[in-house]
Amino acid sequence: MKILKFGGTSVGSAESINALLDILKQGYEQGEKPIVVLSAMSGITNLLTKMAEEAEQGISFGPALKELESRHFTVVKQLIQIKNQNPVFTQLKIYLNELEDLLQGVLNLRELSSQSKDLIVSYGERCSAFLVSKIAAQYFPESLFVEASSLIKTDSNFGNARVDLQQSELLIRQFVQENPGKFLFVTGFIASNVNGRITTLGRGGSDYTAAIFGAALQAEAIEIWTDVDGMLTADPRMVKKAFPLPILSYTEAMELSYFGAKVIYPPTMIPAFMKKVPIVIRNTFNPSFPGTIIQYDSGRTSYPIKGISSINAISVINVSGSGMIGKAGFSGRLFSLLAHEQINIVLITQSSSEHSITFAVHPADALRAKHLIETEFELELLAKKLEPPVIENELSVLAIVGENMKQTPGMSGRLFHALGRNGINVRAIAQGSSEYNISVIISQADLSKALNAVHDAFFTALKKTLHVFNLGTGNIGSTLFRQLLEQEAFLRDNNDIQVKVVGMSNSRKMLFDVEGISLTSWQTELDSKGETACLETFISRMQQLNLPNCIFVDNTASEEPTKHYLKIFESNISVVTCNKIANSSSYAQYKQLRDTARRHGVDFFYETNVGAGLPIVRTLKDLMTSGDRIIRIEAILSGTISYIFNNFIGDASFHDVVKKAQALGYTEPDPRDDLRGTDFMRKMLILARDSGLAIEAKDVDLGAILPKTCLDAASVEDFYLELQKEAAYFDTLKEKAQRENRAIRYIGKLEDGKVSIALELVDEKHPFFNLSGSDNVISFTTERYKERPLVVKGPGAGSEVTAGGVFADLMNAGA
Ligand SMILES: NC(=O)c1ccc[n+]([C@@H]2O[C@H](COP(=O)([O-])OP(=O)(O)OC[C@H]3O[C@@H](n4cnc5c(N)ncnc54)[C@H](O)[C@@H]3O)[C@@H](O)[C@H]2O)c1
Ligand SMILES: N[C@@H](CCO)C(=O)O
Ligand code: NA
Repeated sequence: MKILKFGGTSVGSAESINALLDILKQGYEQGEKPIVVLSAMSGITNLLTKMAEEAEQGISFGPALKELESRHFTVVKQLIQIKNQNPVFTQLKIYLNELEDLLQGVLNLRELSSQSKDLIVSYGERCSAFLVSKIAAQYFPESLFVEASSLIKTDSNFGNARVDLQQSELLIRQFVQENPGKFLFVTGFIASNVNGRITTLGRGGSDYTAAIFGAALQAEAIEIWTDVDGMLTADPRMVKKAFPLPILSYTEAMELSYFGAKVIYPPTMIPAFMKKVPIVIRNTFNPSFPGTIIQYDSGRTSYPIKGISSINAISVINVSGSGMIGKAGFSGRLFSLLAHEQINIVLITQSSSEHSITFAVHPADALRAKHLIETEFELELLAKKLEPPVIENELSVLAIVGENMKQTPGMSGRLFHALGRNGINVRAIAQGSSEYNISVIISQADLSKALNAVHDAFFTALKKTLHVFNLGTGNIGSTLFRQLLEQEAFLRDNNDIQVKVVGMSNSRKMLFDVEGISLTSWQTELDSKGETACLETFISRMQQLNLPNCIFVDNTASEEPTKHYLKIFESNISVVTCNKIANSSSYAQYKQLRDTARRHGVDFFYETNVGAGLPIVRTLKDLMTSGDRIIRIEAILSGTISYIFNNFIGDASFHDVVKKAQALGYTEPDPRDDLRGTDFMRKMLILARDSGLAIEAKDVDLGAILPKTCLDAASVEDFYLELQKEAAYFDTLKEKAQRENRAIRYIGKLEDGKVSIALELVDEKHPFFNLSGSDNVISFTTERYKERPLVVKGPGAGSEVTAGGVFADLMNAGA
């Protein structure tokens, strides 16, 4: 035997009643005749309450009564065959006339007792259960309408009556025995006292009716049919990835529903809990979905916790002072005071120093609680044994819930890692020794970010979603987008990671989409839907969205964005960049960036600042952190210049080779940055700083490649013209090299705290003689690599290798 309870939305209209009938018919074909408990049609209980309260004020209830009639009569017309309608209309009319008389009485007397209110409200369930039983009778002739008020007995606490479970269960069993083979349609919510007066069961009353029937008959299950798929892992309004839980224990369900999962009201489950009758949450409008089973034991699922609950708005009160230390009974006094005044305490923490107690209350109670404490502890406050209580507002509670946590170490670690990694400050923590709930208090502004980060940490098959804000959609930016798109499936299947580019901007346009901008059509979308670019707005939008696992990527060559890095770190967002400007301006800034990133626990990754995707920055960092010491660095770090001298042979003209290097994507957006040595200088400066030297750009001894006229060219166009004019200068250099069988190399050195870059002719014995394409090469001579240096060599410019390096940094920043 099963109990099926249908809530207001399931009996709210002809369509939903049809859905309900389909569910019953399916069971009926298999010989099932469950007991069906019904709520009032959606909205009717509120309407009845309003009518009663208004009648007491002298306000006419006529129009509302008409509305009530029409809601029910419409369903009769739609779902009952014409020939059967009359008796149904007649009974409904009887109910409505009784109701009218009652309301008229209230109106005349201008008096509404809670007893009359219960009676008035009871018509909601009586009308709906009667109506559904008559509709059902057309398919199931043994249908019987049951007014449960005669079976559930309570005290006389109208509005929220206490049930006499023993007597009620006895009456229910008797009734069912006396009506064998019947298909029962039972009113939810209503009961009666010893004198037979109608009472109601308070919040969640129809669930309670179902639970009482389930317990009385030791039902196989109680199914609560509603309009959602079950209890969810988290609040779906904030967590898009929330999903229905297959199985929960009663305790877990209590914990989760307490924090806002409004599917059932936990106290109603107690009778079922005591008899170990499982409760199943089902969706009337998605009946093939199995829903959530709430049973005695927790049951194993593939996740370490069952759900994340949250309370959006909470206030915290902190009581501290020396007067509390070692003083037994202080907290007793404090909390009985609050309990006496009906102030509900949501969470309590006290440190073992006993110097302070922090507790959370609903914001509406906070001020009252503070005043109560101030009055009660007036003497202690005067004697300065206690500090005045402090209220903090705009806070939220987030809790992870699950009975299996207690056998699983590392759960709180995972929780706090997800929060810390996203810069979410934890204000207070509570974990009961039962270990099935760990609660934290955080700022309300962080709740959505925290819920998503924690949900990712515990639930998603995907370990996480990285949210990327990308600046620069040129060579490198656009190549990165293509690589991300091509790698999407691999990342999902092998790394459990999803990368969403949620913001992008170039110097003209910017675009945002929290669901991720399509990396197939970003170009057209940016052009057609993009707003006019504004860096300030781009960054403040990123801060406001406050998304978890958020990374800012700078793929520009501009100074502007670098001015915002500090602010970005301060918002707990990591930065990945191929832009060298931030690291190569003043040493003070270089230092401040690192200090700020470290303080906020976020990453600053810039592998592509030196040698594009080649592992140079990382290698140097590993050497330094593992205690090696740099003796000497020798390097070719301009891909452009390397390419030029590798191809400036035979008949080739210098001008043409430079043009080619630019066309191949090796040069900076402005190729003069490469040929003047600025770009190389920046890289040497970054390496020198990363190896521990506090030096400035002016300290680098930068040798020139170009004659003065080219160095001074005012525009890129002029520059190319000058290169053509100076052809003879470059050809002389080329011929000298060829004559001596040597190669032209632009080589950077770092030794004894000095950095220099100079043009050299090297012979075939020199380790840098054999290079091709845009090759970079770097040789580290260190304490550990003294006899033979550690060498990294390979293509050090180009959009594929650079975007690839940015991509790898992105993955590390998201790790
Ligand atoms: N090409 C390489 O091999 C290589 C290697 C390593 C590093 N890098 C670095 O990559 C970066 C980008 O190079 P690229 O070749 O892609 O340049 P690019 O000129 O093709 O693209 C630059 C992009 O940045 C945008 N931009 C510039 N200023 C902006 C601002 N203030 N706000 C928003 N967007 C802005 C531009 O609109 C453009 O979309 C440079 O810093 C360069 O040093 C390049
Ligand atoms: N323009 C740069 C790109 C790599 O940083 C070069 O030629 O080396
Ligand atoms: Na690199």
